[in-house]
Amino acid sequence: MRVVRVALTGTGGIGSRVAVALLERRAQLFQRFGCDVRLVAVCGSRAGIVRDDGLEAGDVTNRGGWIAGLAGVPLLEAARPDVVIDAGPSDYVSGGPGLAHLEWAVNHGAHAIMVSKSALALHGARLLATARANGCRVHASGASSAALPVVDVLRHNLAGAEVTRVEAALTGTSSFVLDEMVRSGSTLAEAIAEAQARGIAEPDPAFDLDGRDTAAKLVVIAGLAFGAWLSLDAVPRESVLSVTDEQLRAWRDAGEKAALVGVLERGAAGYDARVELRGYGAHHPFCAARGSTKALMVSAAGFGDYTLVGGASSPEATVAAVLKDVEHLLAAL
Ligand SMILES: NC(=O)C1=CN([C@@H]2O[C@H](COP(=O)(O)OP(=O)(O)OC[C@H]3O[C@@H](n4cnc5c(N)ncnc54)[C@H](OP(=O)(O)O)[C@@H]3O)[C@@H](O)[C@H]2O)C=CC1
Ligand SMILES: N[C@@H](CC=O)C(=O)O
Repeated sequence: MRVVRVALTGTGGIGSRVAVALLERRAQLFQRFGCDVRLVAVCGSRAGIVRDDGLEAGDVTNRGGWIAGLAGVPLLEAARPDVVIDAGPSDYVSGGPGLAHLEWAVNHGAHAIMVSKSALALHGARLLATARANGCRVHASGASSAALPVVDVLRHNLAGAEVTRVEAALTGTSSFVLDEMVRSGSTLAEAIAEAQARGIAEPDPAFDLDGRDTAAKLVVIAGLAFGAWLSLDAVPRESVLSVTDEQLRAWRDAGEKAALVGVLERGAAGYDARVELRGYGAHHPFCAARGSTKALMVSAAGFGDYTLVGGASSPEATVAAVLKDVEHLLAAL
């Protein structure tokens, strides 16, 4: 029987849930794909654990058996996994710890599932070129919009189509905060606190609100779906943090849904990206999106226009998206 060895780097709010969910799905994966998907290593920032015959949920949730210093690349060297799942922090200056983890994977013939975004958003072109050269697959639902399957729709359902425009609400926290302020009259601080309590905000919620999270997701989406790796710094951004009381009142009075959306447009020279604040009237499909619910509109030559509303941000939804990536990966092995 084929054994598929999985290492998970980052065991915080998302990573620890991914580990437990993967272990719970082990029998189902065996039935569906005929292989033993074995979680052999997990780590946080400073310690980790490797076990060749497979970890159990208790090894992940109780760090008593973890070894100090066995984290990151040393953990991957010790575990030699077939698949690396990275759920560590995103850092848009250094690339985050996920950069070294993804580099290790694509240079050692391992497949990768990225939940953290910064490695791909900053260095996606180089990493994907190495992955291709070494026969490694890179999935990144968690890093691109989690439960809203944007890359899947663009890459698989619209395979070969000329996609001329993508407009999408990709950051659940900014949608949630705007909704709370416009529809419920919450203050910015109250709305942010609630998004944090729901486990959907980035450690610094300014990343969600000032458009950097949406811009990073746009870069990952354009790169994975179209092979167009845009410069993150060059994506113009509007910010929820600069919305005025007058603007909030105007959206409320007009009955509009406010959203921070990412737009990709195909021009003569390739794809352009931007992040902008928009109000959607009652008849626009995005107006139905409530709270952290995401939304996608795609225009593709020959196919026409599509709208998809759903995939609200939540830790559970992100975990479900990571397991979907696992299924896609196993189906292709
Ligand atoms: N929350 C959400 O809804 C979503 C989050 N994401 C992305 O998922 C990632 C994780 O989010 P979340 O779980 O909420 O974040 P947390 O802050 O809860 O967890 C981060 C984890 O990363 C670990 N870590 C930090 N540095 C390193 C390192 N050098 N090597 C290995 N592990 C490290 C931390 O370790 P330690 O435990 O030791 O501190 C911690 O376990 C982020 O990149 C985020 O952008 C993506 C989609 C949705
Ligand atoms: N902070 C993000 C979480 C995942 O990317 C969001 O609000 O959607």
